[in-house]
Amino acid sequence: QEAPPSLYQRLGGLAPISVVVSDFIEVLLPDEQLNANPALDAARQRVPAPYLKYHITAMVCEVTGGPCSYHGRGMKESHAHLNITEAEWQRMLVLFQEVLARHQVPEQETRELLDIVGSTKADIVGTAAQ
Ligand code: HEM
Repeated sequence: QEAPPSLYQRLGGLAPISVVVSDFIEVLLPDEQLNANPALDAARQRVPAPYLKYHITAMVCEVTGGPCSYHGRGMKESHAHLNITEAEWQRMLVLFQEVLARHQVPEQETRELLDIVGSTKADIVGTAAQ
């Protein structure tokens, strides 16, 4: 009996995943609502977009069952200084879903990706040092 296809396989593998991640970063970094947060505005000017695309592609590839390993920092460590709010998180989700829709990612796969992203929220939102 064959194993059911992984999310990685259903998304079409590394090529389409890397394109979706790239497009997502391209809309995330210049977003005015997010850049009203001075910590985010500073970070996007300091951190190279290709670096973020590389790490996030590797992470998505790994957690969806693909042949990659993520070697970046933890989510808490890499986002705490950004002071990301609930409203900014919601904005990110809107941008993410727009990119998935533009690439015609089906409903089931969209749901699974949103669950994966959602599982990181507690480490990313409201984790700034008091
Ligand atoms: C509102 C939501 C988010 C915003 C605005 C955001 C923004 C950023 C920024 C600006 C950086 C660079 C920080 C620095 O090096 O100073 C970063 C790093 C990173 N983010 Fe996010 N992020 C968000 C959510 C997420 C989510 C949901 C994931 C994955 C599921 C993710 C994965 C990563 C990774 C892998 C890195 C690189 C870690 C490293 O440097 O080793 N981010 N993010």
